[in-house]
Amino acid sequence: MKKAVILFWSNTGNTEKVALHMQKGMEEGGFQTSLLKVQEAGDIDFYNFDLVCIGAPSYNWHPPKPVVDYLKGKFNSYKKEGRVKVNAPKIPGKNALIFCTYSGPHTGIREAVPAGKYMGQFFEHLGFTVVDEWYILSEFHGSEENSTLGRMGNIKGLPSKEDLERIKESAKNLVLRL
Ligand SMILES: Cc1cc2nc3c(=O)[nH]c(=O)nc-3n(C[C@H](O)[C@H](O)[C@H](O)COP(=O)(O)O)c2cc1C
Repeated sequence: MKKAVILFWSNTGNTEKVALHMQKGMEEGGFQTSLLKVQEAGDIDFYNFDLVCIGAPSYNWHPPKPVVDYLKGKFNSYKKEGRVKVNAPKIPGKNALIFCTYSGPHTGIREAVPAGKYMGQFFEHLGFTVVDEWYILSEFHGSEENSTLGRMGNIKGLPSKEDLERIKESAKNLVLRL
């Protein structure tokens, strides 16, 4: 059975909801999945999985510090083991999926794309193929202004039930083709 790990960091629950629906979809698609908070991921080996998913909110168009620290730590230990190679040759069957929730008050999705690209680069350097990046518009919990008056308009209640259902279906379809 193919295996996926879904790593995520979430402070107000948006990214966690997305991660949970991804897991449901991937299980429906026949993958064995583990869902882990970044802070509880410990020493998992990315190379033990066919698909590594990592998700985080955008904080000032970056991943939050605990996510950056985690990825840097993993990267440095793989580097010491000689697994980071010039040219970053792709390792067949090793895939990564990046997901990032954001509220886009100022510049829309461009608030999130740099965070997603940044996370993806770690996997590219480790020889993984980044199969996709998902950006999910989400309520800015705790900020009425950012949830109603920003560039994306009223984003309260997002991701919606329908958004989460779509995420589940997309996750299922993604693993079915891996
Ligand atoms: C400190 C902080 C900084 C944020 N910076 C941004 C940002 O630069 N751009 C953006 O679109 N959303 C920003 N947000 C909104 C979050 O990315 C968004 O609400 C996200 O879905 C929260 O995820 P979570 O519920 O999983 O913690 C920020 C939120 C916080 C708390």
